[in-house]
Amino acid sequence: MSSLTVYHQSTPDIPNKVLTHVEDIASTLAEQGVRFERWAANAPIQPGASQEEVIAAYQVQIDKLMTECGYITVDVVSLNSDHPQKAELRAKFLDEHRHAEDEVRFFVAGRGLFTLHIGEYVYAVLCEKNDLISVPAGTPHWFDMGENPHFVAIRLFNNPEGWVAQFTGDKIADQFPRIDD
Ligand SMILES: CSCCC(=O)/C(O)=C/O
Ligand SMILES: [Fe+2]
Ligand code: NI
Repeated sequence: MSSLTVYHQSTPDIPNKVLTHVEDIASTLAEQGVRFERWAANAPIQPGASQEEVIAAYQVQIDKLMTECGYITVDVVSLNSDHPQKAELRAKFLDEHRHAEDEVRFFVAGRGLFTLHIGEYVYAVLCEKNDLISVPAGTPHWFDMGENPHFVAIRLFNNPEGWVAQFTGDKIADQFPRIDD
C-alpha cells in the first residue's frame, strides 16, 4: 500500500503523520508542489524487464506526459534482486541529491521509497505500482530500493542528458527509516 509519512527533520524516529489514502497523500504533497497520482499500470511487466519492453508497453502514457509537460527524454530503471550492481545503485540513490529538472517517475511494477527534504520537514513517500510522482526541480531528496530491489519505474526528463544529480553532501538520509525489505 502506498503511504506518506511526514517527520520533522529533528525527529526521524517520531512521525508527525502517516497517510495511506491516495487522496490524502496527493493533497498533502500538493501543498508542497509535489504531484502524486494513481495511474493504471496494467501491462504484465516484471522487474528485470528491458527498457524497450517497458517503453513499448507504456508508450501511450509516456506520450501523454511528454505532450502535456514537455519532457523530451525517457528511460527505465528496472531492477530485481539478481542485479549485479544493486548495492552500488542503492547507495547512489540513498545519498541526498537534487535535480535541475522535475523528478518524474511512473512506477509500473514493485515499489520504492522516495524521501523529500522540504524546509524543516521530511516526506517519505512509499511509491508502488500505479503511482506517478513528480518532485519539483531543486528539491533535496533520496530514494531507497532496499537490499533486494523489486521495481520498474519509467523516468521522464526535460533535458537531453537524462539523469543528472547534484549531491548535497548532507548525510540526513542515514537518520531516516529505509524501505522494509
Ligand atoms: C525510482 S527511479 C530511480 C531513482 C532515481 O532516479 C532518483 O533520482 C532518485 O532520487
Ligand atoms: Fe533523484
Ligand atoms: Ni512485483
